[in-house]
This record gives sequence, structure tokens and C-alpha cells, in this order.
Amino acid sequence: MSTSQTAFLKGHGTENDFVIVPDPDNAVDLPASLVARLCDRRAGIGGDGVLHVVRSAAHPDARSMADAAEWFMDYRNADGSIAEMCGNGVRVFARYLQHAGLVGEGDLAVATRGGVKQVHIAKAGAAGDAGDITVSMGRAVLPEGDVTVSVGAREWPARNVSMGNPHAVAFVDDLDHAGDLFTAPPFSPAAAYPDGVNVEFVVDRGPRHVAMRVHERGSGETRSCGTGACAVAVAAARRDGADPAVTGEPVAYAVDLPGGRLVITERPDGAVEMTGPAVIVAEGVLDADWLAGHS
Ligand SMILES: N[C@@H](CCC[C@H](N)C(=O)O)C(=O)O
Repeated sequence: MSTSQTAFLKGHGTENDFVIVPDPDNAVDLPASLVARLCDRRAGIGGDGVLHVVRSAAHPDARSMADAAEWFMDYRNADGSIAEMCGNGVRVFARYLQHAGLVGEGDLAVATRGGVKQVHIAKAGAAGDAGDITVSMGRAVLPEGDVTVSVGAREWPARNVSMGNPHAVAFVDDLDHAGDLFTAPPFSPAAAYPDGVNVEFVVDRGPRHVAMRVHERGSGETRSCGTGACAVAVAAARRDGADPAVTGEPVAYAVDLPGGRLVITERPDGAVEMTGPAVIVAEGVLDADWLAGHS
């Protein structure tokens, strides 16, 4: 048990919420069991995941990126599992760095397990408007091959999209057909996603405007998923016959999620950008006895 205090913050991006643990020197032991307890909405702080804020030079998974990005987002899902990337997480991570006075408005690079991501913190607007945060997520990869997802007796073909992490995007007639999403929707073939998958259910709302729900690997149904919104926008663009690499023009989709709207733009060079809000809600100190109970 450590006698030093462990600080935390709570933040969200379109209501995809995170417990933020600032730990520049990588001194906090964060086993999966502690991550799960931090994310517990009754016995912990509550969140869809944990953003462990570490200097790249201090973390073995990020040391090789330290020259390109000072800070490493050590992201964990609510069940304690590690994911390659979290799109809303990296925007909230940048908001934390700004909140802590570690960076200002403008551009910064953040190291993630999915590589170094370029982030832009927009100038704050009127009172109460912190300004949006944009992240360049890199290219979407769309492996060939049929994938199917199901909920109860309903079954849909899904598009396999990787945003660094795996997604199955199913276009449905009604978002309610996804049901309560208390459990992960089954998919096939199993070989398509050996490490599990995030599943998105999508409906059209208008030209280049969709709405979605998501069941996240390791976190359950969440109110938003940034990588999911990117996967959905790219899958919708291909379905709609829009490919910026062919036309030379960027393609943008508005993606409505239960927690708010993200705007996803795919550039002719393949880069997928995501823009939306990111908010710090609270900060405090973990109770030492509570923490000791989990060591
Ligand atoms: N909510 C995130 C995605 C977090 C990771 C995901 N659950 C996975 O296991 O791949 C986002 O905003 O992208």
C-alpha cells in the first residue's frame, strides 16, 4: 500500500466517460482488478475506461515514441483489459493535459498503443464552450470477408473495419433492434475477431448523417465510441460509393450517438479525423483505505 495520495479526475467525450489517473512517472500500480473497481459505477468512481496519463519515456509500451510525443495514453477498458486505441479517450486525454496546464491550445502529439496521434485543441468559445478537440486517427482498414452479427433472432451482415482496434458495423432498420445490449452481440466467423470486437448498429438520418449505438469490447454498451464513429463513417461512405482516395475530395459524416454528435472526416490521403467536445467534470483524491482494499 502506498502512503502517497493518488489523484484522479473524471472526464467525458460525448458521454463516453473516463477515470483519469495522472501518473507522469508511471509509479501507480494499475492491475486490471483496480481498473475495474475504479470504473464500477456503484463501488468506484464510474467510467467506461481509465486514462492512465504517463510520460512516454516512463512507460515500456511508449518509450520508443518518446521523441515524437511527450505523453502516453495508457488506455484500459472498464473490465481492465487493454485496447489498442480509444478515440474519445485521446480527446479527453488532451483536455486533461490542457486543464493541468501541461499543454495549451493548438497542436500536440499523443502516444497511444495505436501509434502517435496528432491532436488539435481548438480555441475556447463563449463562456461554457471549451472548444472542440480534433484527433487524426490514421487510416481505416477494411479487411475483405463476410461478417455477421446477431441479436436474438435478428442477424445482419456487418462491415469489418479496423481503426487500430476491431469493429463490426451493421446497418439496421431501427436502433431498437439492437435490444438492451447487456451482453456482447454474437458474431461469425469467430476467426474474424480473435480478440473480440466492438459492434456498431447504424441507421441513416439524412445525407452523410447517421446515428448509431455501440457495444464496446471490455466496456458494454457506451453512450459514445470515437473509433466506432470513425468505423461507421468510413463504412457508410463506402456503402454510399464515396471514396476520397478516388475523388480527391474529403468526405464528412455527422455521427449521432446517444451521448452527442461527432463529425468524422476522411481525407484523400486516407487519414480519418474526428472532432467533438471533451470535458473535465471533477477531480479529487482516491481514499487511501479504499485503494488499500484493492492491492
Ligand atoms: N470508447 C473508445 C474505444 C475503447 C476501446 C474499445 N472498447 C476496444 O476494446 O477496442 C473510443 O472512443 O474509441
